[in-house]
Amino acid sequence: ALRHHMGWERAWASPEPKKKYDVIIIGAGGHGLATAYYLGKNFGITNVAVLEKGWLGGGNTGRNTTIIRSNYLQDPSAAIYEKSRALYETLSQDLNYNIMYSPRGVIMLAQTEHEVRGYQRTAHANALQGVTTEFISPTRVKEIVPIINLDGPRYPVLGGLWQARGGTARHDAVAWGYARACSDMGMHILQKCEVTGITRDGGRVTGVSTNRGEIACDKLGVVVAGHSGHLADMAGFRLPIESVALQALVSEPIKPCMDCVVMANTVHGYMSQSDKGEMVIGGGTDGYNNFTQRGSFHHIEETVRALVETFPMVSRLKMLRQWGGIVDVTGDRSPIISKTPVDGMFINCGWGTGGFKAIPGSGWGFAEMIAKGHSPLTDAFGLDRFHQGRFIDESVAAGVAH
Ligand SMILES: Cc1cc2nc3c(=O)[nH]c(=O)nc-3n(C[C@H](O)[C@H](O)[C@H](O)COP(=O)(O)OP(=O)(O)OC[C@H]3O[C@@H](n4cnc5c(N)ncnc54)[C@H](O)[C@@H]3O)c2cc1C
Ligand SMILES: CSCC(=O)[O-]
Repeated sequence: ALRHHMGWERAWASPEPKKKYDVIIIGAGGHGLATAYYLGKNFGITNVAVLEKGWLGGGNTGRNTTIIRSNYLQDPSAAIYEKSRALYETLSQDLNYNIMYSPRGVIMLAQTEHEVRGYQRTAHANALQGVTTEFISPTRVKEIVPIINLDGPRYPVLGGLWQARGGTARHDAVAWGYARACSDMGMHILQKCEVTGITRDGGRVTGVSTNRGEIACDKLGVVVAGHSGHLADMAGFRLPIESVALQALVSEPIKPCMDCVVMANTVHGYMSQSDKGEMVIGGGTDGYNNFTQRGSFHHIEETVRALVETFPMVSRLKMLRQWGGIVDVTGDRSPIISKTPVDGMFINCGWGTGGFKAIPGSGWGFAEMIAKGHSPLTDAFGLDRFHQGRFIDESVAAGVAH
């Protein structure tokens, strides 16, 4: 009543499910919501439902450390990540929702000769791909990050791969902005609607079974990250991915001390400072497959120990909270955006530890694949690459130790 009296409206509707939609997207994370948005915006397909077992944005999209960059090595990767980074630049205007994109710059530290050569190679590849990065000296790293210790006894800083237009965004706002835009186009976002089965007629998808009843569709897009294996199993096929927890933690808020993002991949740690002043810190994935979404104490010790040589100030931080998300990791650290063995069913997964930065580009390309059967932005990431041995190896650029 107060909401109505004050003229406040909910940002998105919460309708009852219809019996049938043209397209169902399973998973109201960033990738699923962006896919629905670009189906409407780019192809006029709006008879769409996005089904979410929990609350929208409650998966990895609401649990990540928000790093955005496009400094990958392979041409297909550079294309989709740079498309995504470019869409992030104007996403607030596009959605009329402040997603707080902050192109504060991202450095991937080179702390071994291997990383020096690897990042110099990437900088040359990026120059050919139209992605603006450069390999910078230790002196330049220190100018950009004054709190850094260049002369660590184990891993001195030998340089870094710098992307000035990389940065961060507010992860919740990305999900909320896309959700509101989808709802404004008349799409149905059905939260607390868990898919428990995928129905087929011969080799073709016909709909889904959910805890809120049977819902039919002509086309189905599965975008459920760490749960992709479960959904594929419902449709009778398997995926070459492993699901594992990736953890992160934040410190108490402190005075501004770091205005870019730094990733120290050799020691398995990365850090940025949030607008509230918290140091946002992440490490490697758990060493075993699991479906947990909480933090574990040893990760605090491991990640802080990894960073303290390069950032001594970390040793004096008080940590505020920690958490985890279930990431879906492929063998070549590249996504799977693909048709499936079931006609009319498509899957978008395998983003692993690095899919937040890809949300707009992935949604753009996956929407085109669902609408037209293929997309130049995503065709290279088909499931068939694993049969063909055509890997898109991004184990260096993925950054996080897996
Ligand atoms: C700790 C951490 C830090 C990270 N840091 C970064 C970073 O700095 N930069 C970066 O680029 N990436 C980062 N990532 C990775 C990034 O968060 C993910 O790749 C990305 O958010 C995946 O988005 P998504 O929409 O595919 O998945 P999600 O946001 O996980 O959405 C999938 C949704 O599907 C729903 N679902 C699952 N099963 C069902 C079902 N049966 N029925 C209905 N709904 C279902 C889930 O509830 C979930 O909401 C990080 C991840 C973690 C966990
Ligand atoms: C969690 S790792 C962040 C990234 O991929 O840039």
